[in-house]
Amino acid sequence: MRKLENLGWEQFDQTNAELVARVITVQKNSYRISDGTLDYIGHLSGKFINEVENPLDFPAVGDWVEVQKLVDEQKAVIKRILPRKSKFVRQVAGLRTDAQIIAANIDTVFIVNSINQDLNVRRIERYILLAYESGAKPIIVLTKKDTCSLDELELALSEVENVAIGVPIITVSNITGEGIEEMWEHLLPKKTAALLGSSGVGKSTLVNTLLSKEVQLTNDIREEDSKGRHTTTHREMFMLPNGALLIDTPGMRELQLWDVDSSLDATFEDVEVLEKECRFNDCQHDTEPGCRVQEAIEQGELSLGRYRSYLKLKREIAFEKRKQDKKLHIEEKNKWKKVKKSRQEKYKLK
Ligand SMILES: Nc1nc2c(ncn2[C@@H]2O[C@H](COP(=O)(O)OP(=O)(O)OP(=O)(O)O)[C@@H](O)[C@H]2O)c(=O)[nH]1
Ligand SMILES: [Zn+2]
Repeated sequence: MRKLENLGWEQFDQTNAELVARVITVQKNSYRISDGTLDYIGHLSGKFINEVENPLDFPAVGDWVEVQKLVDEQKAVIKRILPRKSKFVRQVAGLRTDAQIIAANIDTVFIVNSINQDLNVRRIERYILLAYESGAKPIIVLTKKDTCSLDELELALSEVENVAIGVPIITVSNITGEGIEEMWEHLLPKKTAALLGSSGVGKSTLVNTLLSKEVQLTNDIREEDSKGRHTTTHREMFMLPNGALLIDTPGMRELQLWDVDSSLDATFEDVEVLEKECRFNDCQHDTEPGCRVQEAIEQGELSLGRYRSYLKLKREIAFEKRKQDKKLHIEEKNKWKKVKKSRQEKYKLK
């Protein structure tokens, strides 16, 4: 069982550890899973497929699953997902409100952004919000330090500090190696971290930088399929030389919010405090004279951009909630329609 523990396993469930594995890559209809000794191609059991409807209840990278192993074939049947300690969920763009799970059982979320014209503090705010909601600890990583001047770096840092209250910020360069040591402080053996951020910010390069010390140690998670062939699918979960687990995620073009109501306060603690300090109970914090929020904006304590972003996110969350309620309502209605129909059919048969 030592090996399973190397993947971060802590006995939190009655499940026999012999039957437990961790999801390291998600492909279309199959999963690559590991028990710390061997890799397996995992498929969902028929029962699983029949019973599970919610996309959030399907395995994600980092999930612990109960399996039936076919050791000789290096295949496994996934029977169920063990309870998740944390999960990072985003909403899938489109007409339907559907959530997608990016990674599960993560201890630390690295929110990766590059220091250049793409740096977007509004986006960082969203990531922090989602990180708090996920149950993992957020850390901000600003990459490509080598491409900017000292002034640019300082400007970027001060902008990010304004929105990332209480969140550690690390600036790194994959080229000079600057800042990488600081990342190691947050990468602990048997703990799981995930890299999140837009495409092109340097997530995969960071994985390579962190792996490069002793790449052979990552062989634990093997690059061959069941027949020993080399596979080209890219890994999502890596074991770093010090035994930390790191999940790389595909770049997200947009980040819509999903059920993050309770985390808004944590992310915008400064704004919440000002709103509470406002002496008017029913203040819209808009144009009322003597409003504390307006005062803070005028005096430069709170930036107008941040306050607008807060209001916008609040509206967006409320909108998503209504959309969800509507969806639930329609689903409920359809369910009853079905029940009614089947009753009618029964009646007709008699
Ligand atoms: N100058 C500089 N370039 C970097 C740094 N880190 C990454 N890059 C470059 O940025 C580009 C994108 O890096 P990736 O690691 O592929 O970005 P990613 O975040 O994994 O992107 P997706 O896989 O699309 O989500 C590559 O050309 C890297 O060489 C850095 O610290 N400095
Ligand atoms: Zn006010």
